[in-house]
Amino acid sequence: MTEDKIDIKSLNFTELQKLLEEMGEKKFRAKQLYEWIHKRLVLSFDEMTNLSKDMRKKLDESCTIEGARIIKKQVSSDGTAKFLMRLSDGNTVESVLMKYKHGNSVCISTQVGCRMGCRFCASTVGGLIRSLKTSEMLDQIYEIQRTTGERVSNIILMGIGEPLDNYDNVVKFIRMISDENGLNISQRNITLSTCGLVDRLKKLVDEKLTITIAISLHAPNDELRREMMPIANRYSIHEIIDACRYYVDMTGRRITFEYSMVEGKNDSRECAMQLVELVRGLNCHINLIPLNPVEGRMGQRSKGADIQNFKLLLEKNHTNVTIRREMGRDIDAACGQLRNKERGGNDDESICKD
Ligand SMILES: C[S@@+](CC[C@H](N)C(=O)[O-])C[C@H]1O[C@@H](n2cnc3c(N)ncnc32)[C@H](O)[C@@H]1O
Ligand code: SF4
Repeated sequence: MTEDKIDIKSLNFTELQKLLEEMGEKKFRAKQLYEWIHKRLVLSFDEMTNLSKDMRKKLDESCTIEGARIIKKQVSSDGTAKFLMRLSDGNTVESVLMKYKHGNSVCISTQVGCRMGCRFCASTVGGLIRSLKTSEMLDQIYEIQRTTGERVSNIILMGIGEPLDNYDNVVKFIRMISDENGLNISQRNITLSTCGLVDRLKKLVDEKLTITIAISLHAPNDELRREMMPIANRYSIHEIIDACRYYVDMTGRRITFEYSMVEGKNDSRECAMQLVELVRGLNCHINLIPLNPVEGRMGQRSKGADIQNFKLLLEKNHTNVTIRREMGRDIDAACGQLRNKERGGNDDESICKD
């Protein structure tokens, strides 16, 4: 993105009004401009035909509307499409379009890389390069909607990166994508997945958003979690569960726990029973995810029978549980794999070693 120009797509409605005032333009133009950018999804100021030529010229000189552009697309036999998006500085991220009967979901990235270092994850190979701007998150949705013609109704913040490590831009993204002057996607249809940054999680609850929170738990005790996720050295499972209780109490909404099943690691009967005890009394749902093994990263996927037995044990003990339906298994399924392939899979030492 051109550094000296204003990143106009990252400005919310109020900020856009202020910008126009500063440019000597009428405030009411903000609605027109916001709609061109966030509803009609145009790629240039030239296309904004109800704005004067003079105003378009001024905007073009001082602002940029650039964002993410699709450079590669993989389509699975089940219709799931994975996109490699190029950002204006040449970095790349991944986004995925999944088609369901109830509508289209898009999974977006929130950072270029990730510094959390989870041992099984492809997104953290190479560490964190940078966080995404609000415009770059919006543009993943806009670009998919624009190029496929499919209307997006659900958003999942579960692509490359840790959303709560890019807190301000992510919260702004959620508010802007649900703005009635833009795509107006209901916050109830947005899910944010986090490895569990407890302080940020509590702060997020206080934002009074109506999104769904998913916690990447993956282990029922601290010892095992520390083996799988370095962040577990900073926050204990009990601190996470306390933050989840706060979330449920404050919002009345159910929380989701993601549990990636790794053969011989976290798929035992004992783990299932510990998990039951951990979440007892909490309004929650557990999503069992068969691991997508990543070359050079930790673990193999649990056997189908072990996943079923784990699920049965949870059910018998009155715990809400499902096995996540796998979408796009025949393409580079684990998040971050496509990007790694593209960049040659270089490892980096800047990741979290807590
Ligand atoms: C890529 S992360 C992004 C969101 C956030 N950073 C988090 O960890 O929740 C999304 C989800 O994918 C899971 N995941 C990462 N690598 C995986 C793999 N190889 N197989 C299955 N799930 C994986 C994560 O644990 C997390 O639940
Ligand atoms: S699972 Fe999430 S937090 Fe962990 S390394 Fe991957 S993207 Fe980062």
